[in-house]
Amino acid sequence: MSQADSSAPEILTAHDLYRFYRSGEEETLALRGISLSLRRGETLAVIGPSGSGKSTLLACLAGLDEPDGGYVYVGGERVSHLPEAARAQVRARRIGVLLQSGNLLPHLDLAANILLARSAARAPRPSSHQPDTGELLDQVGLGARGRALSRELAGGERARAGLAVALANDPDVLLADEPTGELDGPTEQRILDLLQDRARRGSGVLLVTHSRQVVRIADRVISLRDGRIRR
Ligand SMILES: Nc1ncnc2c1ncn2[C@@H]1O[C@H](COP(=O)(O)OP(=O)(O)OP(=O)(O)O)[C@@H](O)[C@H]1O
Repeated sequence: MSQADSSAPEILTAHDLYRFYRSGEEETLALRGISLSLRRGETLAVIGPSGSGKSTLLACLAGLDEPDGGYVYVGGERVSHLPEAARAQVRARRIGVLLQSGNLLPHLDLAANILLARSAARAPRPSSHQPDTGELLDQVGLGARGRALSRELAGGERARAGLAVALANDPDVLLADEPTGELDGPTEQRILDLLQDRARRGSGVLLVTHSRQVVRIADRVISLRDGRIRR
C-alpha cells in the first residue's frame, strides 16, 4: 500500500451516478447512486461480485459511457453529459484507460499506438510531462517491441503495451479494469510496480479488480453490490 496524502487535491469526483440498461422488456439498474472521489497520488481498488456494476462504473468515469443520472468531473472538467466528441477530448487530455478487451488498434504497431494517444492529447496541461515513445516502452519493459502489432505480442506483453498506451497522455487519472488479468507472478508484479509509480507521480489510480495482489497496493477499497457501494 502506498501512502496517499490526505491533503492532496481531489482529481476525480463522481456524484450520485445512475445507469439503466434496457433490452426489450428487461431493465437493469446497473448503478444506483454511486458517489466517490479520488485524490492525486491515491490508489482506489473497486471490488465486487460479477454483475455488481464495476465495469459500468469504470466506463462512466472514463467518459466511455454516459450515466443516466449524476455527474463525473476529472481535474475540474466535466466528463459526463457532454456530446461524445467533447467527452473523447477530455479523456484524451486527462484520462488513461486500460480495458480488459485491450486498447491497442490492431492495424498499428505499438509505437504508432502510443504516438496516436500522445497526439490525441493535443493540448497537454502546462504541468504535464508527456514521456516520449521510447521512454514509455522502456518503462513497461518493451523497449524492443515498438514495431510489433498487437497480435504479435504475448499476453503479458500485451497487458504492458496497453498500459504504455494508457499512460501516453500523462493522465491525471488512470482507470484500469483487471490490469493484471491472467498474468504470471513476475509480469503481475511489473504491472503493479508501474501502477504504484503512476500514483507516486501524482495521478489518481482506480483499479477494478478481483485480485488480492492488486487490492494490496490500494490506499482504499470500495466494494460494490447491486450497483451500490457497500458500507
Ligand atoms: N450493455 C448492457 N446491456 C444490458 N445490461 C448490461 C449491459 N452491460 C452491463 N449490463 C448489466 O449491468 C449489470 C452490471 O454489469 P457490469 O458489467 O458493470 O458488472 P461487473 O461488476 O463489471 O461484472 P464482471 O465482474 O462480471 O465484469 C449486470 O446486471 C449486467 O448484466
